[in-house]
Amino acid sequence: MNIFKSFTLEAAHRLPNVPEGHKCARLHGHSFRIEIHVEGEPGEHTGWIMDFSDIKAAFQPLYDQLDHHYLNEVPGLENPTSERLALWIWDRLKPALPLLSEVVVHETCTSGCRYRG
Ligand SMILES: Nc1nc2c(c(=O)[nH]1)N=C([C@H](O)[C@H](O)COP(=O)(O)OP(=O)(O)OP(=O)(O)O)CN2
Ligand SMILES: [Zn+2]
Repeated sequence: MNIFKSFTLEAAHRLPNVPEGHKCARLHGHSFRIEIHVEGEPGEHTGWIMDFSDIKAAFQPLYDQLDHHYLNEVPGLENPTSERLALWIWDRLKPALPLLSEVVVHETCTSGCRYRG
């Protein structure tokens, strides 16, 4: 079974390695929506895999590094594509959240990345 918690964060970025004239080379911002998925079996007594608030607590330190920041200045996110952001979150969150099964980055309403490690 899979549970998830969604977060919205505001951040600016530009993509430094796109072809000349690409719109994403220019500084712009997104309301990124991040989904953190956890996989496991619900406990017999608790009825849950884990408390949603524990997912939130595990993600909070990363959220604080991303929300209202210029992503290109965050160490490890010099080229902040959706793919790089999903990886960045996975690498830093997995040690604190061993049941982590998927990170989904919605960069816009129509674009994003799904990473399962
Ligand atoms: N594979 C990737 N492609 C693109 C990324 C990315 O991270 N990975 N990022 C961008 C831009 O940052 C852009 O902000 C989002 O792209 P796009 O979906 O093209 O944005 P639009 O909202 O303008 O899309 P429309 O649906 O055409 O309006 C670009 N590519
Ligand atoms: Zn963008």
